[in-house]
This record gives sequence, C-alpha cells and structure tokens, in this order.
Amino acid sequence: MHGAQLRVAYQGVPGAYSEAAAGKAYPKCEAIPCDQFEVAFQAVELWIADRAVLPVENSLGGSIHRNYDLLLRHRLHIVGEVQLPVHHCLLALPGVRKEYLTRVISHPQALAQCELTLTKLGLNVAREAVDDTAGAAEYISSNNLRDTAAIASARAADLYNLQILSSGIQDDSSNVTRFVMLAREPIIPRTDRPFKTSIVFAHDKGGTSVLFKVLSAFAFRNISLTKIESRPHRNRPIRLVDDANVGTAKHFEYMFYVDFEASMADVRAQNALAEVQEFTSFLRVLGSYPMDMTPWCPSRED
Ligand SMILES: O=C(O)C(=O)C[C@]1(C(=O)O)C=C[C@@H](O)C=C1
Repeated sequence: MHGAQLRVAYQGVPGAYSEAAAGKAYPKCEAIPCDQFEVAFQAVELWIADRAVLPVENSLGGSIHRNYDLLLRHRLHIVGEVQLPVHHCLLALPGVRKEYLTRVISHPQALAQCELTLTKLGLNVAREAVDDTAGAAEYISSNNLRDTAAIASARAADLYNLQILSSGIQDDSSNVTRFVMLAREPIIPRTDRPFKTSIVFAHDKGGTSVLFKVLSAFAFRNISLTKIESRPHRNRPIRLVDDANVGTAKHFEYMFYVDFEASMADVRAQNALAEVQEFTSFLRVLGSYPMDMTPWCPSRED
C-alpha cells in the first residue's frame, strides 16, 4: 500500500474526502481529480491513472448506489479498501455570519450526514446538492457568494480561503466513509492477514429462497458477511408470474452485492462460491483484498 508515483483518480476537486482517501490508501500518490465517478473509472481503463478510489458507503448516509452500479458496468477489480473518518465543517466567506445564510450546498451524502445538526444550528435554509464537498467550497469562493455556506473539510476551507463557521457538524462524531480502490488487474489473494471479498450475483427464479441458500453457503462455513446490498437488475427489472386463478404477480428483480470476511485463497471461500454458483444465474467476484485494519480514531476533535 505504499503508492510511490502511483496515479490515483478520484471524484471531486482538491480538498474532497475522496482525495484524502487516495492519500490514506497510497501515501505518496499523485491524486488526479475527476468530474464524475464514471470519469475516474475511465481514467484507469484508459491508463491515465493506475488506481481509482471510490466511496461506496457511509456510516450515516448509507450506500452510494451509483458506485455499486458502476462497479458492475465496468470491469475493474477491487484491490483494497480504506475507511476514512469524515469530519464536516460549515464554511463561508470571511466575515459572513450564520444569520446571513439563505442556502447550504454540498454533496448529497454530506448534506444527509449533517441533516439534524444543521437544523439544531438554526439553519432551516435551502439545502442544495452539488457534485462534491470541496467543489461546493470552491464555488462559493470563486463566485463571492455571501449568502451561501458549504459543508466540506477543514482542508477545503484552507484551499479556497473560507472561514470555518462550525466544525464537527456531522450528526454522529464517529462518521466514517468506506472507499474501495480499483485497478485494471486483481491482486493475488493471501491468507496471512485479514481479507475481504466482494461479489455480485443474480438468480433467475426462486425468490427469497435463493437468497437464503446463498447466505447459508457462507454461514455453514463460518464466514461472516459484512455487507449486503441490492440494486435493480438493469437487464430484467421485472419478472411476471401468471397464475390463471389469481392474476399476475410482478416481482422486482435484483443484483445482490455481498462482502464477506475471507480471502479467495481460503478454501472455505472457494467452496462457498462453488455452491453459490449452483443457485445463481450470474456471479462475479469484484475483488478479494486486505481489510482496512488501521486503529480506530473517529474524529480529530475526540
Ligand atoms: O464530496 C466529497 O468530498 C467526496 O469525496 C464524496 C463523498 C461521498 O460520495 O460520500 C465522500 C465522503 C463523504 O461521505 C461525503 C462525500
């Protein structure tokens, strides 16, 4: 994980949390800003970058669904994860007071993570979503907006010459975002340290009983699941089941994403997946990678 000279694509502008995640994952990397998540994927596919860093879930805001869909649409491999404590600040131009504000702008996840605190601060003003937290700070600065505040990092305040009106405004002090790192090639899985594996699967029929069977393949082998997520099955979102007597049932179809705590080099994981394959019509391993085991330090102010 020592990324000397490694080029790492992230979504956002300098000061975004994704840039900090790139620095945590690959301390000496060159971080490459991208407009959109999809551009970060393309940067790796086109050899403009060696890795992409992508937020997938936050402890308060939940999953970043767009990135689950992109993981499936592209063929990159997950080669690592980092969990980054996210400490949000309310930023405005120097001299602006809270009472002057008519609008707070930020990434939708950041707005969701600070929802209750904004209300407690008396900021019942318009909340508007933009592409990234640091981009919101830059926008206020470059347009000299005296009625607007941004939710972003303390580093964004420094970079875009804004003052911090309030710090630690996330609704929970242990607010953490989990990012995955993507590469063109998978890494070779090992068993000498804790590994996680991420898979995605779909099934043709069988409804919840298939899900139950898949999950038991892990449970019987004492493999813990750390995450399960479902997304619409884009190719076949609805399955119709006709019953001459009662009518037509319309079932929503899903792609299921599962993270489990084992390496693909572990024979238990290999056997579990062999069994899962029997129940599913589609199965892909998104990656088998070392777990982030860095010590817990939730917030800079704690
Ligand atoms: O906008 C940023 O700064 C980002 O890095 C994006 C993002 C996200 O997508 O969730 C990352 C971490 C925080 O949870 C808030 C926003």
